[in-house]
Amino acid sequence: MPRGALPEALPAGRRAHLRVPANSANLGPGFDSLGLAFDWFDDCTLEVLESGVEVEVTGEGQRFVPRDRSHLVLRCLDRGLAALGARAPGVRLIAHNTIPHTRGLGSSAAATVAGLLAAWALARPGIEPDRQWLLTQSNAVEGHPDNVAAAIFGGFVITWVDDENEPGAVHAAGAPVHPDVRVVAYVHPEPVATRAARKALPARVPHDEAARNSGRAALLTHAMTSAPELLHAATREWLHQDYRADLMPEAMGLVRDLRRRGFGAVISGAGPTVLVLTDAERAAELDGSEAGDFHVHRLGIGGPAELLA
Ligand SMILES: Nc1ncnc2c1ncn2[C@@H]1O[C@H](COP(=O)(O)OP(=O)(O)O)[C@@H](O)[C@H]1O
Ligand SMILES: N[C@@H](CCOP(=O)(O)O)C(=O)O
Repeated sequence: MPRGALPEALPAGRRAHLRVPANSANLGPGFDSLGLAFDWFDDCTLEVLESGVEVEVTGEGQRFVPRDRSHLVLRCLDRGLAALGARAPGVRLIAHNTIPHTRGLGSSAAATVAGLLAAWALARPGIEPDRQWLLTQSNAVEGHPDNVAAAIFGGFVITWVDDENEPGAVHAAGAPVHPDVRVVAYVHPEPVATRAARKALPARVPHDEAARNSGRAALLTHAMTSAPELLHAATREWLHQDYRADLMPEAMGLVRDLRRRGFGAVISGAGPTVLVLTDAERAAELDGSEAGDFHVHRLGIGGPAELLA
């Protein structure tokens, strides 16, 4: 938009209906860089109104999320519209949420991507969403690209942030998941806020641990795409889980038990959900008796955030 130009007020009645997948960040050694999308979606419809704000929420978070423009989806809608030189004088949001909040399954990334994708659809109707634009905008909101990239592109993603020629520019590359990879999520009943979990991390880590971690992150890309039998070794990490263990003792207990049994168990995102990445044969051994208070979900790999209408 030219400097000084007023944002274009969008016409009342313009609508966007979309869905965005749940996702898991880190996957063990890929702290702040690897992400995986699941076939588990939040669904939203946004409509431009002449004035006012109407928010209707069912499902996860319905008792807690704000009903005004501070709602995360609407904040991201407004941010996206401003970046595209538009504004919605009024707005209606109808959200049906199935992704649990503050469990490490990327609910905030999904909400962020939903608001930005809706902004694109409302300001650029009929034009294919620019997913690199979505990635740049949503990374600026979330502060790390792993979850948002999985939500935007679907599948397994490897992200990085340039620090050389274009410092701060965020990128993502997708890699095909081997068809034998199986995912089991153990969702803990209690929340852990990502913001609190990030505060538990140290500013520096020992060089030998960073070196070991980078080897496993490289192995994980190979295991996910070509060699699921290596997922146990490939999910070992040194950068975040132990530092956060006091915030999620039961989840770390389950990770350790499952790892002793040879499963690729990790904390999903900032926790406290536990994720097992394994192959089809070993997944059959997980009969739920290991789950305790956790809710077990067998998940397929999910596609990208998409406009439904
Ligand atoms: N669908 C949603 N609608 C509105 N706010 C949401 C939604 N999903 C997440 N949030 C906000 O994000 C917070 C959870 O974010 P975070 O701590 O990063 O956990 P998560 O691992 O679930 O992303 C919620 O407490 C809520 O404030
Ligand atoms: N890399 C981030 C991922 C946070 O994911 P979330 O789903 O828990 O928000 C971190 O580990 O802090």
